Amino acid sequence: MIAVHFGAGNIGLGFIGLLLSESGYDVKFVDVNEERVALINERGEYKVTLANEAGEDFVVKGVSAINGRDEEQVAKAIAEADIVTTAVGVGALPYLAGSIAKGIELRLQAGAKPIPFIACENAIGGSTMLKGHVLGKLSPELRERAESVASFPDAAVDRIVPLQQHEDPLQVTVEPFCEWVIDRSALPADFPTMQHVKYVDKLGPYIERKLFTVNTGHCSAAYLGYLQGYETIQEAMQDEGITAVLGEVLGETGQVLVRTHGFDEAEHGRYVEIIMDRFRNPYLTDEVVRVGRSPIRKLSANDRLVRPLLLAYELGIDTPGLIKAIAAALSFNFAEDAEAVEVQHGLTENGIGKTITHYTGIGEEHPLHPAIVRQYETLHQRQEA
Ligand SMILES: NC(=O)c1ccc[n+]([C@@H]2O[C@H](COP(=O)([O-])OP(=O)(O)OC[C@H]3O[C@@H](n4cnc5c(N)ncnc54)[C@H](O)[C@@H]3O)[C@@H](O)[C@H]2O)c1
Ligand SMILES: O=P(O)(O)OC[C@@H](O)[C@@H](O)[C@H](O)[C@H](O)CO
Repeated sequence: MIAVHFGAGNIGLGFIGLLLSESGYDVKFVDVNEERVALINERGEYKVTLANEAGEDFVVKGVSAINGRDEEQVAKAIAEADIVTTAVGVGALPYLAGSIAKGIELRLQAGAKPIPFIACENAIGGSTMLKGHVLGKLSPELRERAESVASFPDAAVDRIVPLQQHEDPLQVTVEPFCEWVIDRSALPADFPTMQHVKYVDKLGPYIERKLFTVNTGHCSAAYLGYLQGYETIQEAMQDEGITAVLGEVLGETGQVLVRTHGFDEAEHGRYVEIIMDRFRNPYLTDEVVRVGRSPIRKLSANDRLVRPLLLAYELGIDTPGLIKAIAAALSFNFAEDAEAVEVQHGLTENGIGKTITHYTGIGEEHPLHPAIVRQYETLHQRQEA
């Protein structure tokens, strides 16, 4: 069986590639990093190390790679694949659409069986977004027939994989925990079950639980930690002021999740505790600037900060913690992050009120808007003092 996986980065190598290989797939990575592609082809294997006391190693064998800019080769690989997955970042999904559409066209010509295309990104409806980009590249006639060879099940993926510090550019250290949840209703009939994957009939509750707990908590620790001058999540988690805000934030998103999806409160409390322990993992060095990366994406209306904030508002839940996290996100002035630079420019040019509306979609008339402005101003008065 052949898997084509877009993105030979941290999650691609350290999570999805590893699990696909354990389920019997030969993994063909597609990446735009030419050096990485060449090295994977030269070696045909790479090492994954667990971030725990034992530090166990897994060697993933039988791997190869294709340059993502070679659309013809990528399409040919897709024509022969049994599954296609991605972990490139949600913003890069449009750039995969051309070669995927060509691969679908080849499958249609060959009368090939249907296969799933699964976006393993941190977003609600990632595969559905990919589907939209791909269908946009097909003619109306092919678009109608595409469903006979391709389906796009949404998924939630969870494993903390920090920026790597190994001499070997292909070695990845990953946390031991991992969770890959796939919407089974969109899988082709008789699709072989993969090891370590949880199949569900409705993905909504799982992706929201993951995004609004792991990722909301993670970016809150990152933005608050950055403001305090910490370099890693592990350092930020030692700060009682930060963990107190994290407690507020995850209490608020927890109430939203319990009330919206009916999760058991006590069980959700245990889920949160496990996540806090994962953030503290002393065998990981996870930089706050990685976790806080792309603040425009993280501040957008459907993502980990604003969506739970607005859901909480509708449910009448107070959100002092989420408001602190959003004010900290707006203050993330890391000069090497293009989105952070853009937000800071917006603040200088247009002021806090308009900047909030521009990036979060929360209008000045919304009762939460002045609360975010006040929190942002308090934060900056405190910093200047
Ligand atoms: N690292 C984590 O802890 C983690 C956990 C769960 C989910 N995710 C999600 O997984 C995705 C990838 O994150 P990551 O941490 O592995 O990032 P990464 O930067 O380590 O890897 C992304 C890879 O995609 C490649 N890429 C970018 N554009 C491409 C294109 N057009 N075609 C082919 N390859 C392309 C890059 O060269 C890079 O190798 C993101 O959506 C992220 O939110 C990350
Ligand atoms: O990948 P992002 O930028 O959406 O979020 C940064 C981290 O929170 C994220 O990568 C986590 O490590 C991961 O989602 C854990 O499963």
